[in-house]
Amino acid sequence: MSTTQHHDALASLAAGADLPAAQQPVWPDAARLSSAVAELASYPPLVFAGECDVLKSRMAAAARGEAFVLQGGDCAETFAAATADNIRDRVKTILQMAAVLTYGASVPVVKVGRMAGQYAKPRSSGDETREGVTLPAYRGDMVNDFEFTLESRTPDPQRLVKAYHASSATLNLVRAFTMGGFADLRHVHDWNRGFVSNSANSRYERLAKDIDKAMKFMSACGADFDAMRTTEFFSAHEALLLDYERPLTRVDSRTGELYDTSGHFIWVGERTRDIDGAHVDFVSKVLNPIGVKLSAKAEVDDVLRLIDKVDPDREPGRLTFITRMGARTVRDALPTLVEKITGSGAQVTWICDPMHGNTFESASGYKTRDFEDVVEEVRGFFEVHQGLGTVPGGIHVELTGNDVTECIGGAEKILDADLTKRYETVCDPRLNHQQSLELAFLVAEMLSKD
Ligand SMILES: O=C[C@H](O)[C@H](O)COP(=O)(O)O
Ligand SMILES: C=C(OP(=O)(O)O)C(=O)O
Ligand SMILES: [Mn+2]
Repeated sequence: MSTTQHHDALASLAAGADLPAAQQPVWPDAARLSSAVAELASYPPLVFAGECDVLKSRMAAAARGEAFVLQGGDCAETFAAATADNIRDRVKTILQMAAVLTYGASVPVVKVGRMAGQYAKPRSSGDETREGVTLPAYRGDMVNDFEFTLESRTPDPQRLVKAYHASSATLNLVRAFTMGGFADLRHVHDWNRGFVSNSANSRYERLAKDIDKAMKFMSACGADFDAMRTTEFFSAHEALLLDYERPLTRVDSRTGELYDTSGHFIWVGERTRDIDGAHVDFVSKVLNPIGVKLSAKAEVDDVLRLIDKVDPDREPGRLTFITRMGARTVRDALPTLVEKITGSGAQVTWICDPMHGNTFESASGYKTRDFEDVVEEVRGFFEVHQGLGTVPGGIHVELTGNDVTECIGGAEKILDADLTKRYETVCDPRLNHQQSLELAFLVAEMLSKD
């Protein structure tokens, strides 16, 4: 790659810096911001461009129905919760879900953590008022602290650097777990057996027995289980804070092309997908696989323009639409969108986020979601795609490996009154370990019928 090529690639990125960017913090100190950005720019990439290309090929397979994508993790990661135990339990939950889904879908499951970079949040309101005191809203640990004091809520640019280090440590451990033997399919299968042995989960016993039989069959056929001790695992987050994403965008030495090396898959949220805004401009210039969230409000024409801008070459695996319409809306709003976009000749991967269209405030005042709604939106998503002959390519879920009480329902029958027991999220309510596995079993049933 020539110096001119390198220079041109970076210049094209800088050209977008003046575009309007929604949902950015107001940093109080420009000099401290510049020094944090320069520090980030000096650090090594977190992921390698070649890995992003591999994930793109996996996303392309999912668009064709030859793979199924599972994206999951916290709504908002926090520095304090980036501990070995938490990371292990989240990875374990995703691996357990993936094993069940692999059986249901009869295709490989592409495992993607909403991890190692999910530190910035868009908010409905720029500030928050408690008992007459108004302070800046919490925007993720990359920006400010959740504690409700002026000092904590004031954006601090050094947090961008901390987010890099927390992401680096998280990704390092995720790579160690998934490549070092923790992900061994035999362990994962044993964990899932433990899950169904709990009497609350007897509803899933049949499917679990079928999986058990399949494992025994594989073993009898001489399957090489030692080859299944490791697994591919990718990282993803919302590319929200451009002061973090831009300095981590690098020129790939192999090709001279730009990649955002903060994560393998990055997405643009429902609140920042303005076609003329800085976020869409940014993702259109990097070669990672890209996601865009779409609510029921998405207009077909806007979405078609988005495709032209982000995926002008109609490259398989490049663009994923993550639809989050709501359990009661998905059957009405999704068909036209999928039909028109498929009719335009675009080849995108469709993923269902059954969380963000189903949030409500409980009577006791907690932001929550009902497990039934989550399942119902996935069911609607499958029905719509089945009706149109298109491919439901995966699910995108806010979850944790911990036994929190943030979403109501599920086999443990979490009630509004239980939310107060272990409500630990700093943003949106997550499925706990048990609810996540239940969802996997239910989606596996839907997939096997599909
Ligand atoms: O995670 C998504 C958004 O950040 C979140 O739903 C916005 O929540 P808010 O309405 O509490 O700001
Ligand atoms: C902010 C999020 O989603 P959306 O953009 O779909 O609201 C999110 O995924 O946490
Ligand atoms: Mn969220």
